[in-house]
Amino acid sequence: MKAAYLDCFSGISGDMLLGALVDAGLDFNLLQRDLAGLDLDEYELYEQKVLKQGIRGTQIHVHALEGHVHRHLSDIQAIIGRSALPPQVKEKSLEIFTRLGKAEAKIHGTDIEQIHFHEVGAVDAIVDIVGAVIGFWRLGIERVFASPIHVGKGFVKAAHGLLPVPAPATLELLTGVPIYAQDVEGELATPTGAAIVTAYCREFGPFPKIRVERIGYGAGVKDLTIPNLLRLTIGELANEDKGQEGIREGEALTLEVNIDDMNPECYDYLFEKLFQAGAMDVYIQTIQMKKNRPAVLLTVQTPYHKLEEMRRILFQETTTIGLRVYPIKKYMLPYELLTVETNYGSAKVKVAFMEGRACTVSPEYEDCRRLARLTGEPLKHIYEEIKEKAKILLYSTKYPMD
Ligand SMILES: O=C([S-])c1cc(C(=O)S)c[n+]([C@@H]2O[C@H](COP(=O)(O)O)[C@@H](O)[C@H]2O)c1
Ligand code: NI
Repeated sequence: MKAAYLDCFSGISGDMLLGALVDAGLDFNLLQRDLAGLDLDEYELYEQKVLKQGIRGTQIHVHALEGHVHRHLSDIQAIIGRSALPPQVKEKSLEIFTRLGKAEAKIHGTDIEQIHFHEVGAVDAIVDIVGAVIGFWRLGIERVFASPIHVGKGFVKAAHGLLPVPAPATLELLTGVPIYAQDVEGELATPTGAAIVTAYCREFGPFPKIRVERIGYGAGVKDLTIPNLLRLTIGELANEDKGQEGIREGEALTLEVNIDDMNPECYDYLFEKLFQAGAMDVYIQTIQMKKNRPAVLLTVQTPYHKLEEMRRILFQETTTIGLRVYPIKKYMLPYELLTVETNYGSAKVKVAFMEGRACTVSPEYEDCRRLARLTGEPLKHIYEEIKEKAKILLYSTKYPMD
């Protein structure tokens, strides 16, 4: 599972997060193209490489051309709702705006629909929030961790006058989150940054066990006595951090095409390309189409961020001229790959867990085949032997079989 760790040693704001995502490999042009789906043309977006205490980072500037516009939550819901963004990006962006609105409403002692969002309703907050959601989606990040958050201290100038740091809405949003202040004067964590990080992250602490793949530094505007950067680390989460406590929920897409005129020899290559590009599953079923034509129903399961690639492969490598896409919800048991020693040789076994107990043990087919070829034993005997050895191994661990 792809995970991200946000190192908030200098706080977090919407533009710092956007900068960190771009610095970690989010394609800036693609981000601009995705944001163009918003039907908001009163802004310009710039990317700039800057140095903060000798560390190079990416600063994103949202230059508003619209002046100071007050928007209500319903205005923002309409902008995001009618946009050309994918449904999960819309949903997460709206969740973040609602959290922000609720926090502001509580601070001002008013109703969420009375809040006209002030600074946070301005175009830069929309770009920061929707841009960050696009970034996590495009980079395929499924789980987010963060450090305790350095919030800064002192006072900050806002529309109504001076506000204590952390700003009231920031502090409200960070309820339940470990925060701290040191000697650094100024506002390090903003309401937008706090709303985004708390919408994605439940775990605030040291680095989780991840295999580091990409690192990004997002720069803040001010020069501070510490590097004004948000550090984003992206990597594959190690097995034990997947958690053996229960069932994970996930979202994915199912792509379907009906094909009645393709050389069957091409399917093998098609499967290979789809799996190589990151498909989670690919399968075909025979169907009977109109005019009694025998045909094939090809199904591809893919993470959201791989949609464009899958679509391109399907149009390029099959004879179809159309495809169907459905969002799906997935429930997945956490699992581990164990290695067991048998009389025939060593083999891997996939063990799935539920409520702290091993509930399914599946020997890896490739290993069973290898051992069957090597020893001449029937594959089914090898399969059973591996399963038995895995059960014995599990009895001696804290995760016994049911
Ligand atoms: O103008 C208002 S009402 C206002 C309220 C608050 C509260 O915390 S309440 C905070 N602010 C400040 O606005 C800027 C912009 O924040 P972004 O999250 O959009 O970057 C920031 O300095 C807040 O502290 C304004
Ligand atoms: Ni206000």
